[in-house]
Amino acid sequence: MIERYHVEEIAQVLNGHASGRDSYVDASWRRCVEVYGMDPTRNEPAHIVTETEFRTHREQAEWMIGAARSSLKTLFRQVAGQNYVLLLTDAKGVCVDFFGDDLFADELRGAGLYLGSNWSEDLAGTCGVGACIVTGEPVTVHQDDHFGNAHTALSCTSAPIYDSLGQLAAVLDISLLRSPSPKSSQNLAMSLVTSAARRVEMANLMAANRREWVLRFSSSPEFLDVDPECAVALDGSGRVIGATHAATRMLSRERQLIGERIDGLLGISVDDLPDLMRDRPTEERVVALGDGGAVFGHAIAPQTPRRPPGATVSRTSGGVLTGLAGSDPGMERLLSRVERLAPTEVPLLICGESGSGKTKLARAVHMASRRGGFVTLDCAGMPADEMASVIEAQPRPATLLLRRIEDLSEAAALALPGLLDAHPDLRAIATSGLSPSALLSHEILPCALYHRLAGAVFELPPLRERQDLGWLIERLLRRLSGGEMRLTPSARAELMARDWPGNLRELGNVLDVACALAEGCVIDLPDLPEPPRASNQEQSLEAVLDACNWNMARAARRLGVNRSTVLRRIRKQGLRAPN
Ligand SMILES: Nc1ncnc2c1ncn2[C@@H]1O[C@H](COP(=O)(O)OP(=O)(O)OP(=O)(O)O)[C@@H](O)[C@H]1O
Repeated sequence: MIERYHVEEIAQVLNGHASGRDSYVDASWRRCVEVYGMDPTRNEPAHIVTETEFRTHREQAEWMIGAARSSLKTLFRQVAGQNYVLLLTDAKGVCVDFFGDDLFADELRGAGLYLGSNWSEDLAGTCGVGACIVTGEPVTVHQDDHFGNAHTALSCTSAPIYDSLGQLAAVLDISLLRSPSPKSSQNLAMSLVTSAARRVEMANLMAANRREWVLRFSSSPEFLDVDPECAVALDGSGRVIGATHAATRMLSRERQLIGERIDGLLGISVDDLPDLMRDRPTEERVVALGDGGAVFGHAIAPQTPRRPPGATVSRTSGGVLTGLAGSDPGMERLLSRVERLAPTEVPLLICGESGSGKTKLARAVHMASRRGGFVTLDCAGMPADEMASVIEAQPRPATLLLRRIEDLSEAAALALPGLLDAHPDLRAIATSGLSPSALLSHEILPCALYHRLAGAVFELPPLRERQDLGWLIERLLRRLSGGEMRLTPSARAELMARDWPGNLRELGNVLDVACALAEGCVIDLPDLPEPPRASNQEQSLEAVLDACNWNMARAARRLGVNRSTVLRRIRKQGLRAPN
């Protein structure tokens, strides 16, 4: 009786009536009759390929089987108690890997839920794997959604697995020999199988691109580092060389993503990737999408073997350093020296006002050096024993960034040289808001420590002295708005005329606010936040320091605050001791 209803229903669909089932079922039924010439009354058994054919299919899918195995095992553990079987088929629909209960092996083999069965739609009729291959989408083909009467007891939920170039590579299928009647009973199976397929794509992309940048995305910060939604692999110039299917959807809405540049897609370039690495707080790793939305990003640096000593970093090897400045002769000179020192072991001291880009430069040096780990220590308030345990815990070789070295406590300053000597495979990069001469002459750092850290010294200019302010404005704006926003000439002139005591950090914040306040895509003068005004207290700090000959301890006593507060205010105001 059921068979007769089933055949009649298929006939109705062929006559142009919708069945009320999922549209991919109706479409597949029509293909079965009109394209493959199938007859729904025939009870076709499962199609099993020959032993030789099976070996060929399996050999060709070996890489995918390897990438998928651990996800499949996890998935099988989750569902084994409910009598599900798992099939991994290749892109032609042939089952090349299988997880099921051996107790039911004969029954499963008879139903085609076994190694070597061929579930392509033109052979098996409407079925999960076949419909998934044709549509490229996850599907559930439940009971009498199947075309042939032989399969109407089964429920099959299938999700596509794409390779990193966007080609369908495999189908992951989870099936039941006998299932409860409502199709909605398989919603959980659908969610499990699509998540597993996503993880297989992710594992495959990561394994194939160990020597490239990988940028992973998640809409929720909690899952960014542990279970991201999608990812792209980028070459050194920021071009997409691989992507998971979900990333293609998110970034290019199904258009070709391979070969696109990341700055065109996201308004960030390869130079910005170090800012999206794991040691940054997740909430700071926000990436703007072209459609106005935003996601969290996690950049994973290329894992290349260490460069032989003396080898230089090619300027085209990723542009991590060259992307830090436009045409400012001082910065260009500085970056070309930094570039030569990046792959060496020389410890670096980077000085400059707060917000001038010291941390960013240190990270870029690390990236260009292609060392393993990167660890940041904020020196203010860091007890010596904590510093020691963080350093001890680092896998090496690594770069150790010591931020605001002038804030190191006396005990930590005494302990640091010994720690560095004990770990020669840690390359130290220290940053300071004070000038090198202030660090030395005011005994802020013990002389021995200063020379231990200052193998080469770089002084980043404050933004008001840079000649590439226009370039930086454009670059930051592109990064913040994904290339959507532009400035009116008067807003641009106003930004070019400002002093920028907070340097690049202040510029970034001002543009951020302006993008939020602007109506539409144009930022005009009223959208710019007011520049900060110097208070009397700020003016008097410099006077007090001058009067105390820049002796911090004396200035602190005179102002009635402690030494670190004086240092903090000096940094905040961008004051510099006269040389
Ligand atoms: N060359 C650059 N191009 C674009 N943005 C930059 C550049 N350099 C720094 N920035 C941005 O400016 C902000 C401040 O940079 P960074 O943290 O490196 O400054 P800093 O000198 O280390 O500051 P502090 O001394 O206060 O820690 C960051 O948001 C950073 O991403």
